[in-house]
Amino acid sequence: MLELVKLSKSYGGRQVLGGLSYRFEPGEFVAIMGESGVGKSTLLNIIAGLDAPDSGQVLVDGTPMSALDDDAATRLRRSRMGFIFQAFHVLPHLTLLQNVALPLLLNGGSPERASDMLAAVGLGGRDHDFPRQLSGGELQRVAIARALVHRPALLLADEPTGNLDPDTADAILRLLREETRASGAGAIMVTHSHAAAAMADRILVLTRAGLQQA
Ligand SMILES: Nc1ncnc2c1ncn2[C@@H]1O[C@H](COP(=O)(O)OP(=O)(O)OP(=O)(O)O)[C@@H](O)[C@H]1O
Repeated sequence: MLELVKLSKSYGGRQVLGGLSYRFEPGEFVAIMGESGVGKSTLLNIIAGLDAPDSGQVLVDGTPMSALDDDAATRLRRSRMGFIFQAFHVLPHLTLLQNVALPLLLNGGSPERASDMLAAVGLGGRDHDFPRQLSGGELQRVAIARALVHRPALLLADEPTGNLDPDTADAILRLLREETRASGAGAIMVTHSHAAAAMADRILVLTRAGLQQA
C-alpha cells in the first residue's frame, strides 16, 4: 500500500534524503536501522505527513499524498495509519481510556476495544487514570495501545520500545506482531535495537545510497 518515489529532503543546505525510492510490500513488518543522523526519523515523519519532502512522492494505495487536500490527507492517515512516535504525546487532560479510544471516535467507530487494548499493553484496570500518574514506559504503552486500537493498515513506529525494560519491550513487540498479523497490517519500525529488528520480516538499513536490505 506504500510506495516512496524519489524522495529528497535537505535541512539548511545539507541533504538528508537524496532521491530515495522504495516499495513496501503489503502486510510486511519492516525494521529500518542505520547510523544516527542518517535520516530515519525524517523518513518516517515524511511518510506520516509530519514533514514534507522537498521533492518526490509518498503514494498510499497508489494515490500521491500531495494530490490530496489537507482534510482528505488527514482522514486517510487517521483511518489507515497508526503512529507510535515519541513526540506524539498522550493528551494530559484525558484519561487513559479516553486517550486510547480517540482514534476510534475520530473514525466514527465505537470505543469498545479501547479497554481491551489497555489490558493488552499491561495497563488493565487503569482506564480512569490520567497520564500524569504514569511512568515514561507506561505512557509509551498507552501510545502503543492508541496506535493499534483502530486496526490501522500501516503502523509507523519510531523506537517503540525505547523507554521499556527488556521484558516489557519483548512483550510489546510480540503484541505489535500479533496485532499487525491478525489484521494483515504492514509496519515500519525505526529502531537501533537488534533485538527489536530481529522480529521484523525484513531489516532495511538506511544509508546515503538509500534503503537496502541488511
Ligand atoms: N527539523 C529539522 N531541522 C534541521 N535539521 C534537522 C531537522 N530534523 C532533522 N534534522 C537533521 O537531519 C538529519 C537526520 O535526522 P534524523 O532525526 O532523521 O536522523 P535519524 O537517522 O533518525 O537519527 P537517530 O538515529 O540519531 O535518531 C540530522 O542531521 C538532523 O540534525
